[in-house]
Order: sequence, then structure tokens, then C-alpha cells
Amino acid sequence: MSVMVNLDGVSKTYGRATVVGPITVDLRPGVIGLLGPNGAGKTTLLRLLSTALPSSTGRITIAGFDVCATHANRVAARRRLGYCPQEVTFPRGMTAFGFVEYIAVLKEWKDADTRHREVRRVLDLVDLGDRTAMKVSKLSGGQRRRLAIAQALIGAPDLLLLDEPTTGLDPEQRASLRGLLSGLAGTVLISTHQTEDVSALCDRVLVIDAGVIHFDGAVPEFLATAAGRVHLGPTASPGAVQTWKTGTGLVRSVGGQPAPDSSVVDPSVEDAYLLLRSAERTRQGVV
Ligand SMILES: Nc1ncnc2c1ncn2[C@@H]1O[C@H](COP(=O)(O)OP(=O)(O)OP(=O)(O)O)[C@@H](O)[C@H]1O
Repeated sequence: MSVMVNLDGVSKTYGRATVVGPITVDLRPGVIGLLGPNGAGKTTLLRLLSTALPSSTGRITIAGFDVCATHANRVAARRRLGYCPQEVTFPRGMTAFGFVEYIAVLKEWKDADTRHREVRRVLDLVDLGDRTAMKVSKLSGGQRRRLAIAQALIGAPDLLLLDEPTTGLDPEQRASLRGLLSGLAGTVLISTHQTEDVSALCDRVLVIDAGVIHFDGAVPEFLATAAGRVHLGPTASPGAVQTWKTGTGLVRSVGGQPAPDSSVVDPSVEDAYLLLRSAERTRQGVV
């Protein structure tokens, strides 16, 4: 599969603080989940890829265009990508259709008929086809989130960058969004705290912390890091990273020494993530 994005020694520094990098990684077509704790640098990385933010060092190449080199390259890359930020501010008074059309105009969709068809297409994709004439201010939080995603889908971009897209969506809408994203042909990078979205949707997972990649691999490889380390039993495993009493009354323990009468259970992406975070804290000497 061809490389859609290449980051070569990319970093972002504010003052003396390096919040991302240096990162060197290739992104190919597929759905990639980006996990990491609050403040890990996920949004900053997506903003770097969206070309909204210049990198401090390194080179970012999108669809063959070195976006750090020239403005013309950035414009060419922007024509190939869609970006849904974590928070979108909607201009006052606009309808759902008006907002997406406004973005389409900014994206140089000059012919009105073609543009209107495209706006209707992306609104249908996010199940807002029956809300086109509604004022954005009258939409629910989840509907506004879907509207923000719709604008990123204009023109079926080769690179789709989604910052916490499922936050605030109800289970049906979350499943519907999964259906939509899994049917796309391009490279989709999703920053999320929803580990179940990663297991349901992603073929690759990147875990970052303090701006650095700590895991990069297929979801089954990530799950394998937790194999045999998650237990269910009447009591908690001594030394476990996390334990909680489940609805069945049994205690699920992630890591630690298995307690008597406990059994090994299949790990989830969340378990693998918790174990990776714990190992990283230990490595850094943080208790
Ligand atoms: N404009 C800025 N100036 C200085 N520091 C910044 C700026 N933007 C982000 N940071 C810092 O960069 C780090 C990474 O922030 P970022 O928003 O990328 O994290 P995140 O992984 O998206 O977090 P969250 O999961 O909470 O959304 C944080 O420490 C943040 O305070």
C-alpha cells in the first residue's frame, strides 16, 4: 500500500517545551487509532498534519507534497485532506446546509450545482439529510458533532483527520459513524479516548505520550501485549494496575499476580492501553 503521509523527525515546540516529537512514521490507507492520555500531543499532531500548525523541526509529506517546503505544497496537500477539529465554532445563524456549503466554498467548490450535490451527499453520510434547513444552534450536541464531521468529508479526501469524532454521539450514531469510516478508501487517522472504537474500527493503533510514539502496530499485536495478563476472579490480583468489580460480582484485574480461583480473560484494547501506560510510568520512575 502506498504511503499517504510521511513524518520525518517532526516535532513541535512551544517556548522550551517540546509537546510533539521527534516523530518519524508512515501512514498508509486504512483506519488508524491515535490513543494517548490528556495532553499527550494528539491534537497537536493532527493540527500539524492538517497544515494548520507549522512544525518546529522535520518534514511532513502528504500525498507526495512536502508541506513544510512551500505554500503551494500546503495548498496541494489541503486539497487532499479533510480535518474535523476537537472543537468547532459554528458561525452564528447558519443552517446545517449553509455551514457545510460555506466550508465547500472555502474548499474551492465553485460550481453551485456540483457543490450543492456534494453538501447534500456529506450531510446524508452523517445522517443529517433531514436536518439540512435547521439552524446549527437548534441542533443537539451529537448532531453538531456530526455536522463537524460532514465538512471534513467534502470531496472524499484521501486523508481524513478526526479529533475525538465520537465524543457525544449516542450508541446508534457511533455505530453508524463506524460504518461510514470503515467504508472509506483513504487514510483515516482518529484521535480518541474511546478504546472500544479502536478495537471495533481500526487496523492500526498508535499510542503517544508526551508527544512520542510508545506503540505502533496492528490492533491484534497491541492486544497480544496484554495476553494472559487480565484476570477475572472473586478477588483482585495483587499488584494489579487497575481492578474493578464487574456487574457479575467478579473482579476484573488488569496486570498483577493472578488471585486464587481467578481465570485469564481475553484482553481488550483498554487493558493493553492501561498496561502500556503503567509500564511507561514505571520506566519514568513515576509511581
Ligand atoms: N498553543 C500552545 N501553547 C503552548 N502549549 C500548548 C499549546 N497547544 C498545546 N499545548 C500543550 O501541548 C501539549 C499537548 O496538547 P494537545 O492538545 O495536543 O494534547 P491532546 O493529547 O490532544 O490532549 P487531550 O486528550 O486532552 O485533548 C499539552 O501539554 C498542551 O498544554
